[in-house]
Amino acid sequence: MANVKCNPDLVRERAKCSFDVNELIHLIDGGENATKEKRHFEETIFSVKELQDAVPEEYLSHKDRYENAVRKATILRDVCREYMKKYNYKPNRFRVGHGVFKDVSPFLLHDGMFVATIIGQGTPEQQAEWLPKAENMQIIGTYAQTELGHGSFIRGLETRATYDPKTEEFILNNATLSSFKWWPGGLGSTVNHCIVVAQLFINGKSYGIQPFIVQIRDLNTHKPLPGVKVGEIGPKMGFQTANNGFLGFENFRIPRMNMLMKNAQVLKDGTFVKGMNEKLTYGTMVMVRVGIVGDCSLNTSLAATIAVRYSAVRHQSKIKAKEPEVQILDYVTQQHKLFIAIASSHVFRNVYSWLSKSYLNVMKDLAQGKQDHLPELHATACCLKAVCSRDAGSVVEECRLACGGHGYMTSSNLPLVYGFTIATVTYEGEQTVLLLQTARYLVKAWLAALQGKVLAPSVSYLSDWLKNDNVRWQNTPEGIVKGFQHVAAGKVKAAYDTIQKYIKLGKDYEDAWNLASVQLMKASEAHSRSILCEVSWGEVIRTSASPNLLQVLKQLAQLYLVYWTLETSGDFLVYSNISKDDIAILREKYEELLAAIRPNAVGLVDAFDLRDEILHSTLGSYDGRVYERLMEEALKSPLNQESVNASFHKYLKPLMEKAKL
Ligand SMILES: CCCCCCCC/C=C\CCCCCCCCC/C=C/C(=O)SCCNC(=O)CCNC(=O)[C@H](O)C(C)(C)COP(=O)(O)OP(=O)(O)OC[C@H]1O[C@@H](n2cnc3c(N)ncnc32)[C@H](O)[C@@H]1OP(=O)(O)O
Ligand SMILES: Cc1cc2nc3c(=O)[nH]c(=O)nc-3n(C[C@H](O)[C@H](O)[C@H](O)COP(=O)(O)OP(=O)(O)OC[C@H]3O[C@@H](n4cnc5c(N)ncnc54)[C@H](O)[C@@H]3O)c2cc1C
Repeated sequence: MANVKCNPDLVRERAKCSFDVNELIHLIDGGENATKEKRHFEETIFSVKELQDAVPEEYLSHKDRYENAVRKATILRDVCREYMKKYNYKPNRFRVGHGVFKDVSPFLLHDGMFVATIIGQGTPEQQAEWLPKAENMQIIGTYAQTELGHGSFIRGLETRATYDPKTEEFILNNATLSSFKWWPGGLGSTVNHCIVVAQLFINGKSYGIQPFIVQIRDLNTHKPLPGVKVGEIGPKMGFQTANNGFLGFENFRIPRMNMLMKNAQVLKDGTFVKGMNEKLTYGTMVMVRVGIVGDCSLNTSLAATIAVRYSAVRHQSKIKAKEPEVQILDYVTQQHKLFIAIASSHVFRNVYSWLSKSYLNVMKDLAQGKQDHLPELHATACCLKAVCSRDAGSVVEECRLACGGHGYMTSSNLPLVYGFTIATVTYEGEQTVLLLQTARYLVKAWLAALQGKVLAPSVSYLSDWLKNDNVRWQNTPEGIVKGFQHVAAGKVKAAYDTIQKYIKLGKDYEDAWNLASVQLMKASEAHSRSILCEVSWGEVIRTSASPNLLQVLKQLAQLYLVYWTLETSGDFLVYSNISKDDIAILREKYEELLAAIRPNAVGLVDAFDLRDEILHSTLGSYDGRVYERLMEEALKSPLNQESVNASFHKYLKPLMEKAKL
């Protein structure tokens, strides 16, 4: 990238960067070698001509766009397979995926959930049967759980799998419209297999939801098998190339061994054997929620790179009347909009790495029959997924708005990035629903704290706060982290007290819960924010980096702490010992941090190391040729391929002629 002829503003910005951009790239990637490998892989992918689109995707019809995505997905699969064989390298498909598809791959659910569910829910024999076929794409699958009538409340799913001991088969049925599967990615026209989550019935008795692996299309003709009704759900806000679909069964039989039986089992005679914990059936969702936190980091870095580079190139208006128009990045309001995006991406990355480790530890424990830390993992993954996805959506939209009119252009890529980022707020557990799951855990933890019990690490601050809620406020990062814990503890207590108040007024627990649920949701958000602050600050101070880089990383981490303290200052005034004077000091600190980060803004987004092919943006490319690219892309419009469009002769001319009469 270094030899590209760049916009002079960007050249100047890069020259004033106070830290070594390569050092930060290596830190993000996990070492210099990892960067080399990543770049070599990306270079390989983006030099494949067939993966490059001659015409921007947006001009294609819905059908052509899908077909083009499948074409590219198959080529990408082949190239990756060869690459992995040759270099023994496991690439991050998500980064290049954005480059190749702009939106998402029709194989997203195959990689993200189908294979993962076979691994997580299948017995060793079942894995031996299906995993090799799924991994080498002999079969292509998705994860079909959500139905027209139920997505959040999965105990309410209606798809039935009724066991027939005579034939040792399950009979799948979707008797109502609301029971039809609706949403699974790739289901529309791509996959031939599904993980179907259905209600198990044996001898008329319900045994809850279980995962089944089901072939739905013929492997040669791709026609739906008899008894299967399947199709695509149509255009959406984003995810256009994900090929989301619907599915229903009519007396469709599958062998007994197609129920994934790592947890619960159905024996030949129809005996149901309970698993260690019925919630382990939800395991794939927990894994993906963890992954989404990492995805939020990537999505935020895409938007931040585009908006910061554009803001360095774009000049508009003046700060001082007699001086030239300034780079819009010099407006402190612009820095306020954008630097939190850079900081959030780092926070999400650090927290993702921390959460992934917890996830892997819990998986190890479960393999040994220990499930003590599962509730904590579930509660933490739920609230972090909810808050990070919501933040990422807001940050991406703020970046888009920060690019003014040009941010509204599809060619900026910000609308597309927003489309797939905001989807993460809903899928894999709608945000409020997940926050309320965490609230269940917090309320239990609060009760345990009141009883003087020892709490799990992520909630131990509740006991600390009970012992001493009167800690003096300190305007230091550690003091702010403590402050976030105080806010969270105060909100958990208030929500808990509200439930108790309603119970005393004669409400039963469920109604009291519902009445207190806004407070419960906010308590859960505050808990999540306190984890984000504590973990990210902790990770930064433990980072080994050169003094210059460490200084910048600390500035970003502090910016995140101060930004969110100021954003939620009302809560701090209510639940911590912060004073108005402390808030004034923090405002000043925030302005200092914006000024300190300003000279490094371009260097910081360069360090996300997102190639132009991944950014896909007229506004965000490395060379900053913004206006040239906007014009080049506009000229690709089919309407610009003819000097006069047929509609002139057909409609406009007759209209004008009629007007003359
Ligand atoms: C540096 C950058 C790096 C970038 C790296 C990028 C890395 C990216 C990596 C991976 C990304 C992965 C992306 C993959 C692509 C994914 C595309 C996804 C497309 C979308 C797919 C989908 O949406 S699939 C469908 C998802 N559906 C849901 O999520 C449904 C949500 N609903 C539920 O989960 C449940 O209904 C709910 C939990 C809300 C309630 O369940 P219920 O059985 O009713 O339980 P409840 O009575 O409320 O509680 C009882 C009890 O059970 C506990 N519990 C609930 N769930 C769990 C669980 N999963 N584990 C453990 N325990 C659980 C709950 O806490 C209760 O406990 P108690 O309070 O009673 O003690
Ligand atoms: C882009 C995209 C891709 C998807 N891909 C897949 C896929 O591959 N496979 C799959 O199975 N599914 C998929 N889904 C479905 C997704 O998992 C669900 O849409 C999601 O879990 C939310 O469920 P819902 O649509 O039923 O929302 P609802 O539950 O109907 O939510 C509507 C409103 O009701 C509120 N609400 C619901 N329950 C409660 C409660 N208990 N307390 C308080 N408020 C509540 C919510 O907060 C929300 O405000 C996808 C969805 C999207 C958008």
